Amino acid sequence: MDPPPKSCSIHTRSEITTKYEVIGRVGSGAYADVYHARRRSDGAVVALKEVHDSQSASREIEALRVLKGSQNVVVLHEFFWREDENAVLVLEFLGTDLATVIGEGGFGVGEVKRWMLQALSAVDECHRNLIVHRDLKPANFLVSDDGVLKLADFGQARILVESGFDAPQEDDEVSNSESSLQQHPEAISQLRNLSQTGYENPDQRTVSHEEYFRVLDEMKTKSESYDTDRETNIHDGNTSCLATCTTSDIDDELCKGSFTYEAEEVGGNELGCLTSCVGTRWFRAPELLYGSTDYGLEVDLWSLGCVFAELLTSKPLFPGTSDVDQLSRIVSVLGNINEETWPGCSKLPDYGNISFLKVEYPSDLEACMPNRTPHEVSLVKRLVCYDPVNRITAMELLQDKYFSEEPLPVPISELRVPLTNIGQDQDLPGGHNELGSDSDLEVFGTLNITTTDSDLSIQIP
Ligand SMILES: Nc1ncnc2c1ncn2[C@@H]1O[C@H](COP(=O)(O)OP(=O)(O)OP(=O)(O)O)[C@@H](O)[C@H]1O
Repeated sequence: MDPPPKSCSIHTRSEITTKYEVIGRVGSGAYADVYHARRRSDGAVVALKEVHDSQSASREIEALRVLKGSQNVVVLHEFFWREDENAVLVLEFLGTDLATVIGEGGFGVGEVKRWMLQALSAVDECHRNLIVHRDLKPANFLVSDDGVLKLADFGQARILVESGFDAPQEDDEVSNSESSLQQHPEAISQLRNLSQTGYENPDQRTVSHEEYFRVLDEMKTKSESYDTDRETNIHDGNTSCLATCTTSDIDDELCKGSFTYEAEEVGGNELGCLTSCVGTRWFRAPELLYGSTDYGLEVDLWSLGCVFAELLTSKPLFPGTSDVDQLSRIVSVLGNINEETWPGCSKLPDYGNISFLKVEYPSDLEACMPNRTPHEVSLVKRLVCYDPVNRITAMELLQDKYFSEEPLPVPISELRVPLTNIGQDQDLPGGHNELGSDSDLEVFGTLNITTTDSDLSIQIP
């Protein structure tokens, strides 16, 4: 895959700099550079996300427009996107993320519960709108200074039904006025109704796991666009995910023999299937690791289980060093993957290519979370399980008595959030480069960025 093109156009695009004062860069990901900025009209602090990949930008914009108004999803204020330019998303600014919060460690149970509830609510919002995020991990749950958690980084997200997404046209400069979305109304309203029933009647809930997935299955069948995405403008692109592994890649004796694991991205051909090469490895569901291109919202539920485990232990649950090592770690804890433990697994594209020595005594999730209660471990188990249909939904988990029994979740205002000075002070020349970046800007070293109301200059030492 070619490296994504980079530019520093954000500093020179007058449509942006007349409205926003760029203060410094706060971070970079595979496809984006994110800057801290201030809206000139009212001084509001925002994040400007310059996305170097148009597919990733389309996905993020579309998902955030659908999720507008969701309490635990980052707010997209507006975006700029002209032909031949990178998309620049104007997002609400959040000073830290759950990975940093977890790094501080030492939570009480009430704090763990409040973080979990917020993460669940974010994922539930996505899933009720049939949006699969596909890259859930602690670093993508951003956190405001006052403890509100917001899911971000929707660059890999997909909407699993026809969305009617209108890609920006030539010469379009679009702000987020009214979305032209025409969602699949039937599916969305069915899921919303189910979900509301669940919220309103926690004790006599009529919504079962089976029912939720029955509706999803119906929609999968009904919607021609599901999985193959034939009708949308969004495709997985022609990237390829190729992992060639031999036993030398891993030092785990579970993995036998020498083999090649290839999970080809098929989005580049006309099939437009989902790609298995999504998400950050440690949080990647086993069906993805086995190359599935026919998966659903459940991949997020696996990732969520890994995030919960990390919240409970302050350690990553499966920190694999390669895709095969990742699977091998999972197998050593959960046991062998076969038709008995996961009906249908043998049909996964790479099932025959990757095999492990039989694990007689899997260590089980209890061993990974030694100081946690059986109830806490059971919650993780209900998410981190092989067969995707057995994974509990976010909606169901929100109703679990874990969250309504003592010790109760602490109020958001009592959550301890690591101090950040981003978003409060500032004129920080060069921004917060300690977060790491591969941006072209970095080759120039520290930048001195000077702005006035009408001008912006970048001095390269
Ligand atoms: N709204 C925001 N407020 C503050 N910081 C943000 C915001 N959005 C993103 N960031 C920071 O910018 C960095 C890169 O953002 P992001 O992860 O969204 O980019 P990406 O290229 O899509 O990432 P990835 O490589 O994980 O796909 C992250 O470190 C994140 O903490």
